Amino acid sequence: MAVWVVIPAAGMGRRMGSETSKQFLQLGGRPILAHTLDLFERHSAIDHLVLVVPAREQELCRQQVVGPGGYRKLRAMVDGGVERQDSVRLGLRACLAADDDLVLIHDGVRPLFDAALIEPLLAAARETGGAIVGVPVKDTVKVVEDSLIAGTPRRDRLWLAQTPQAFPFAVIREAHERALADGHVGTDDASLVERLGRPVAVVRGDYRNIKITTPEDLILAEALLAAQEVDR
Ligand SMILES: Nc1ccn([C@@H]2O[C@H](COP(=O)(O)OP(=O)(O)OP(=O)(O)O)[C@@H](O)[C@H]2O)c(=O)n1
Ligand SMILES: C[C@](O)(CO)[C@H](O)COP(=O)(O)O
Repeated sequence: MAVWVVIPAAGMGRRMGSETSKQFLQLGGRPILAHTLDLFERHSAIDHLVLVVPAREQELCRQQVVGPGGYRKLRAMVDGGVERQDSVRLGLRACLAADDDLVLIHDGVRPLFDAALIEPLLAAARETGGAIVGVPVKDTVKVVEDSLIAGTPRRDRLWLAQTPQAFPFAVIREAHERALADGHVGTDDASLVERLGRPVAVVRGDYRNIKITTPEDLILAEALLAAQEVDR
């Protein structure tokens, strides 16, 4: 059974507000996306990588990310779609995977994921039929309507979904193709599997696995990366 990784990195980074898409911005002197690819290229449990990038930035990606590193496991680099979900689906279609191969889906802009969680995540995905990395919510969450609090959900059951999210290939392919057919758009891959009535496990992750979304996330990521280097 092989393990594939699909890396959606085809977003525009509107909330970052930079000219270059944020996955190509520098973190510790290298593109964010190169850090993310390294995590999986270096891990012995991973066999194949599929990268999804904006059509207009394929050449930039080849020159600045893929070219210098020369990723041995990279099987395909495909154009992304309008939404993250479209990009993941296009990445899945490029996987030459068997039905029971596992596929990890990981945001290109989460370069600080702790790769030690890959094995427990794969084990949970094999056992349950799907698993994601997540962390318990630390703040109190409010439901707000028209600037008024409409509810305060109990925090003890609330978790933040991160990536990677791992599934057997047949399951995640069906979940994505069904969502497309139904015109359903979800904000993560697990939610598409959940709507098929299938169980998805959560493996407790790490608060440092941030999604670099806004300019202050980049400052935080630089600090977290520097701390990682001191730890080594
Ligand atoms: N059409 C899209 C949108 C997002 N992504 C990827 O999905 C991940 C998470 O998305 P997000 O952080 O929201 O990135 P952007 O869509 O780029 O950001 P924004 O919403 O601010 O434009 C990123 O690696 C991003 O490149 C993608 O592959 N294709
Ligand atoms: C998949 C994800 O990273 C889990 O937290 C997140 O849902 C992506 O959301 P975005 O709004 O597309 O960044």
